[in-house]
Amino acid sequence: MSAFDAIPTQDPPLLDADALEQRLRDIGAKRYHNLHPFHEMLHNGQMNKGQVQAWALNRYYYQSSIPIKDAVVLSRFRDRQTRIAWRHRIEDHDGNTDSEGGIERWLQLTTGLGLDPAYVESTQGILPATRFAVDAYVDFVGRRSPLEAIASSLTELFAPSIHEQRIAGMLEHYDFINPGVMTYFQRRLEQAPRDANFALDYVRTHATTPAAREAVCQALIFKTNVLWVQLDALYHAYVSGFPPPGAFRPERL
Ligand SMILES: O=C(O)c1cc(C(=O)O)c2c(n1)C(=O)C(=O)c1cc(C(=O)O)[nH]c1-2
Repeated sequence: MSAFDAIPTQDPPLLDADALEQRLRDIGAKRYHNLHPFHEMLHNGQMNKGQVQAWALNRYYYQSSIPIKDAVVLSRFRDRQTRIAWRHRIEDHDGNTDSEGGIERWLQLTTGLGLDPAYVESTQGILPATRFAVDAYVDFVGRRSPLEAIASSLTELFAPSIHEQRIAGMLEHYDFINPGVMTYFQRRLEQAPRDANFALDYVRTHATTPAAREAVCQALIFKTNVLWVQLDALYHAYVSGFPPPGAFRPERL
């Protein structure tokens, strides 16, 4: 038996990568915010217009922070190829001089819901918890390893099904929602799978030690918490009816 016979024919990192992917999918199945009662109510037509306004207003802060977050992610990579692969995310949200991006599409939604765009863009009426959670996400990608920064975007693996559910559910149940104001989600149906697959391939390839794979899973758990606590805060304020001082107050609460 030569020394070469001892080399396994199956590539172990591939097996580890498959196991990692399975763990990530399990985390999503148990912790993604599609499971939150606020989303169930939103998608099943159980909210009034004021509650939908509150959701869209708060979610604007998340949307408008995503390109800032992605600029921080870019800044973590000396490797030009990774920057090239990541940078379209900024344009997807910010748009360009001659094309609209996701933030403008989100403002079409909030305007369609009757909110003044200047008020939405000011972010004055958002819940403190929204700001804390979203800022924590931006902070995370700046301070943790580049691998964890990429891994924290992996919630997008689970986004397309929630977007489909939301488009269908909100169009069916709310007379104040029409296809024109839902274009944001329609576009994400193409963008999110492409972005999520890049991030998944990246962590499969680069998380080559048990510690790195654990860090990837913890980054995804962190991000599911970022999403979940935003809905907890919305529920407390606008379903239970305890909006904190300074927060948006719909006419019909
Ligand atoms: O509607 C949703 O439930 C949802 C969730 C997520 C997510 O899982 O983080 C994103 C989005 N939408 C989204 O529209 C989006 O652009 C986005 C970017 C990112 C990210 O972490 O970089 N997540 C998400």
